[in-house]
Amino acid sequence: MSTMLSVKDVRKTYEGGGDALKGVSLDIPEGEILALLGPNGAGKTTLISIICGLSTMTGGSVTVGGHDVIRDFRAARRLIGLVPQEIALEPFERVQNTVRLSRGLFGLPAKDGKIEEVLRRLSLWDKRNEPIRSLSGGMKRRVLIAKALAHEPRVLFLDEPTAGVDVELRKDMWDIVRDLQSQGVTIILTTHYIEEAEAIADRIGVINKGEILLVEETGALMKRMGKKQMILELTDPVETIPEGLSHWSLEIGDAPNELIYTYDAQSERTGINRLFADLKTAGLTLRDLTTRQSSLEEIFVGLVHKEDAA
Ligand SMILES: Nc1ncnc2c1ncn2[C@@H]1O[C@H](COP(=O)(O)OP(=O)(O)OP(=O)(O)O)[C@@H](O)[C@H]1O
Repeated sequence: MSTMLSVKDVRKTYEGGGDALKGVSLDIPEGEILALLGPNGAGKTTLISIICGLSTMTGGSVTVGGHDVIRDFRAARRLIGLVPQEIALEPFERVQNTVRLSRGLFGLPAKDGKIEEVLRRLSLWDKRNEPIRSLSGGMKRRVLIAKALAHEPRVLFLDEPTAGVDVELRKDMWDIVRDLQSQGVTIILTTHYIEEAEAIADRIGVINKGEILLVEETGALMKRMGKKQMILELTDPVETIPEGLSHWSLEIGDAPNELIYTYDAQSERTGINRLFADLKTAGLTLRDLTTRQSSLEEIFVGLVHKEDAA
């Protein structure tokens, strides 16, 4: 698949501030959904602002659809739709007009069929003649997306699209994002909701203190970094780990008859039969067995903390 967005060694130093981006490089293929995860102040908004031409870079280069965002700003910007974090809409303007206006800003001819399609897709068609101020917060967020889609962009940036949005609307947003992807739109979203990244992103990028720590396919990341735990429920409680089991990474769980065995998700179940044999030799009897895999949240927290400690 061809590269839609290419970010090369982008640096940003704010005047009087520190380095917000310290040489970020990232290639995103056409039609991908990439989630950028990072704690507050990591540099997510700065990166998006630079790609969209709203902020200057101190160094590096960015191309969108092959167009350099500085030298060829108009062509690059024409391909981009941006859904900002903050709701900034004209309260007295009507829904359909505000979306139409956004298309006009790109110098494109009015295309009411397209505007209708966008409004219908976002369940805003019935509200098209209502003033923005009469809409709920969730509906306003939909209007922001409609505005960003009015000029038929090929790359869509969503900066915290579901912050403060209820669960139902969040799921709806995910459907909209997937739908856009099926039309070949490339999507980059920033989020604080790790389960959101896990649910919809093809790849996850983790950014911290202006540096990309990793960019990896979601499933592979979970598999590579995830730990699995096996909870061994015993018929009788134990006070300490028996001598014959000390070479296994076992801990006593919340209940005294629970042993927790932690192993790499990658290594599958190698050695587990031996563990069972050793349990038996130590005189322990199993009553039940459950497994759990660490969440992306645990992986993320581990990554960012490791980096902070370094
Ligand atoms: N206009 C500015 N002037 C000076 N420093 C800034 C400016 N904008 C952002 N910064 C600093 O740059 C760094 C990155 O900020 P940025 O807003 O890009 O982070 P973020 O990852 O989007 O955070 P959040 O998740 O809180 O939105 C932070 O240290 C921030 O304080």
